[in-house]
Amino acid sequence: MHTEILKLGLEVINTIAALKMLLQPSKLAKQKIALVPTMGALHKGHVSLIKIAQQNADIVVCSIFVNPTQFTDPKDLEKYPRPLEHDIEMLQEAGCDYVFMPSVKEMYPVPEQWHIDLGSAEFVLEGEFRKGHYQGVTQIVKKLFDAVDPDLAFFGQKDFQQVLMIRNMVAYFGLGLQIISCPIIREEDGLAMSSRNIHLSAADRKNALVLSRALQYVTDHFATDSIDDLLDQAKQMINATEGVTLDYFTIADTETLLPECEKDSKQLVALVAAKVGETRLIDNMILN
Ligand SMILES: Nc1ncnc2c1ncn2[C@@H]1O[C@H](COP(=O)(O)OP(=O)(O)OP(=O)(O)O)[C@@H](O)[C@H]1O
Ligand SMILES: CC(C)(CO)[C@@H](O)C(=O)[O-]
Ligand code: BAL
Repeated sequence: MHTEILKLGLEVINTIAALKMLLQPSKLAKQKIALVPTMGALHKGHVSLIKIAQQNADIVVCSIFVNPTQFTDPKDLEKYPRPLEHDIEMLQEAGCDYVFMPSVKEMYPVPEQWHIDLGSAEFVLEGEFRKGHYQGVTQIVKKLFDAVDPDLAFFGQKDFQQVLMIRNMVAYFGLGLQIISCPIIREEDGLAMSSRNIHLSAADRKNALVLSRALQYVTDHFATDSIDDLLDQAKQMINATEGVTLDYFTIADTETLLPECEKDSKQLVALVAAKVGETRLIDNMILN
């Protein structure tokens, strides 16, 4: 048995064959199919993606798959949260149509090589600190696109560089689907929601706030202060916070992700990554 219909209509699917079979009538009826790829441990950020997908498509498929090929730290993979029952309840409540939860064997039946040209932005920021990460991300997202054949796919702006890399992968293969970037959902105090927040101790949780505060400082002072001053101030705020180790804080061009020293007509984004206690978090804000 590869599918299970649960109350409130959510259907849980574990194989690509079952998924294709179930989606076939929708495809024949020319319904718009949306995919929301996730690694589970769902929170309100994920639910917001499902809701935006529902507004833009007839059928919404959410995938939950903790993809081994994008993890560069085996401990990070091992401790990645997997609260499956909670996730299914959240998807039922959100009115999602299908959840695709394949095994590793289903997605990677045989060992395979994957390397595609994602452009120079692959190697900066997350790509520098998690070498090979975006090869793994694009490898699994291409497999998910092949399995679902969606008209649209929804991703969070929280993983800013990821959206760019996925757009580059779509261009590389000439895929005819739309990639939609959705706003970052935050806790009331500003912390970006993230599955990894669950690992934060009470002290880490308080210290983690400096990331969104530093980004907000840069946003609030962007019109008046120089980029150098903004970066100095933001880095000082973060470095002065106990238990927080900065990987990067940068103001970059939204297209190339290269650092920018001047404010000109380009769109700029402030991006941060830091370890808070043992937990590595990322966040960003678009500046103009
Ligand atoms: N706070 C958020 N607001 C909006 N979208 C989000 C948020 N957090 C994650 N997403 C998006 O949800 C999708 C699935 O992400 P994922 O399952 O890795 O969750 P996550 O919270 O980013 O976990 P992680 O701890 O791995 O960063 C991605 O497109 C991601 O950008
Ligand atoms: C897009 C994704 C589901 C691919 O594994 C993952 O990188 C994520 O959750 O952002
Ligand atoms: N949302 C990003 C997935 C990862 O950290 O691997």
